[in-house]
Amino acid sequence: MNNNNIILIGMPGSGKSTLGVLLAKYSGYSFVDLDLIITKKTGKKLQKILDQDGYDAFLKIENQVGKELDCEKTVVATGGSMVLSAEGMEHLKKIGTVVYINVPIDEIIRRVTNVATRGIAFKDGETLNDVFKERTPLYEKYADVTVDFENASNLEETVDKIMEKLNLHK
Ligand SMILES: Nc1ncnc2c1ncn2[C@@H]1O[C@H](COP(=O)(O)OP(=O)(O)OP(=O)(O)O)[C@@H](O)[C@H]1O
Ligand SMILES: O=C(O)C1=C[C@@H](O)[C@@H](O)[C@H](O)C1
Ligand SMILES: [Mg+2]
Repeated sequence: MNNNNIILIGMPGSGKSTLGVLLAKYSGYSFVDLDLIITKKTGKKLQKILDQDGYDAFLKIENQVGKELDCEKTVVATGGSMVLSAEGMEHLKKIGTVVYINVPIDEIIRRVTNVATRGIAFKDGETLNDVFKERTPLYEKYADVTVDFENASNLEETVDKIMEKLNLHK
């Protein structure tokens, strides 16, 4: 049932939203950011959902948004915690090619300067390092394609690398 979608997964700060919109632009695809669907659906910022309703409630909403997504020829930027929802990921894998944007944790830490307000689904006391260790096996499990990035790089060159890997240069 692959609807010719590109599903971007990866750590917070790996570039799913930033690269995703450029990837859509250069490949003629549409673009959707699941975080924006969550905020629209709830009327709340991501961090507010986590603060007010809690971790489990956030993941439940994210799972539902992932399960309900209906699109084609679209680049989908998921939230960093999407891989924690098996049902949502099962559906996303059915409707598209899952691309893991693999960025080293030290680069993630350098980029993510708004840890407390970004809406990262931390369990009590967790750090970005803990999240990286917990999720990396899940990113690898769900990935159809993995694109490795060593550190900060030119956005266009990064998008070009993803397009090469997905054979989108036509
Ligand atoms: N290839 C790159 N090189 C350098 N900086 C980058 C690159 N990709 C993204 N960034 C920067 O990293 C930060 C996070 O990017 P972005 O918001 O796209 O991450 P994300 O994967 O969508 O995170 P989240 O899961 O939290 O939504 C932004 O400041 C962005 O400009
Ligand atoms: O990695 C995470 O747990 C998340 C990061 C946020 O930016 C959002 O993508 C979402 O709230 C979850
Ligand atoms: Mg994002």
